Amino acid sequence: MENYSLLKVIGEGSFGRAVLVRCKSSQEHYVMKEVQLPKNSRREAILLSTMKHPHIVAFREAFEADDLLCIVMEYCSRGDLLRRIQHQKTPSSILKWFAQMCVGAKHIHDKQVLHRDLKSKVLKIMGPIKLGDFGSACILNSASLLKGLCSYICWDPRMYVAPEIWDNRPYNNKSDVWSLGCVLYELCTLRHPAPSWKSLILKVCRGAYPPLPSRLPYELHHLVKQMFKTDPRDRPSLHTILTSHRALRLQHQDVKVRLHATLRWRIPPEQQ
Ligand SMILES: Nc1ncnc2c1ncn2[C@@H]1O[C@H](COP(=O)(O)OP(=O)(O)OP(=O)(O)O)[C@@H](O)[C@H]1O
Repeated sequence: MENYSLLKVIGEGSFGRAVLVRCKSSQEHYVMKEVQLPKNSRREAILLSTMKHPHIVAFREAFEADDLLCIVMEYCSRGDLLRRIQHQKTPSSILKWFAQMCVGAKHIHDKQVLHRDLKSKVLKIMGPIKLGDFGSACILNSASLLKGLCSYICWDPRMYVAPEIWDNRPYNNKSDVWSLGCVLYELCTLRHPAPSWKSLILKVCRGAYPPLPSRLPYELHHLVKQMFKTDPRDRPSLHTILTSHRALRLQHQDVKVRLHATLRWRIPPEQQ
């Protein structure tokens, strides 16, 4: 704690507050999330520390002080997608942002982790989109069957939860795909697909949602339709989404090239 100067509280979450801090030695800004112990486990810090990716908020360190778990992470100075979603985007910028969030989420799925709380608020902006807030994430263990809202910790009023969870059926990485479908829908229409709980459960979760504006390209209509498949087995994985659409494929390749360049830069030449 003594390595950082506390600058201001930038928000309060259900598990504690988020504070903007400055590192005394480097003078760089970070966000320190203070999580009440033992209310929340150390899972968020552990999972975040294993994720190193250009589209995931970077972990710096975690430590315990005064019954609090302090998680220090990259400061995403441009806020979150929820705030930026107010303004209409062009189809190409929608696809660009969407590809970035899919690339970040695919990285965590490749590590057998489910985010379980994907929504426009956890998508931070730092130039590129970065996935944050791993407080509800869990490891997808093939031996265990994840099922129902009780084990699905997230309970978000903006309703990004997939139909299989409402129906108390087993869920997996495809439930994160549904949530990202909701974010894509919001980017396209500037509103959530369901105006109320009733319409979410009786309509959207049964495959009926207000159509996207006809001026948007077929690609976006098709993506939303696929991601809102009510049976998770019919819903594409993030790998399929990123490889079967040209615009998304290009973004995916671009991230891989940048990631490779960063790694090459970090690894001493004699070890490359
Ligand atoms: N790395 C970050 N960079 C910039 N702002 C952040 C960062 N992490 C969190 N914030 C902001 O701090 C506030 C609190 O975030 P936090 O993750 O603690 O809770 P929350 O997402 O608001 O709520 P909950 O965890 O209950 O869903 C939010 O406004 C969030 O956008």
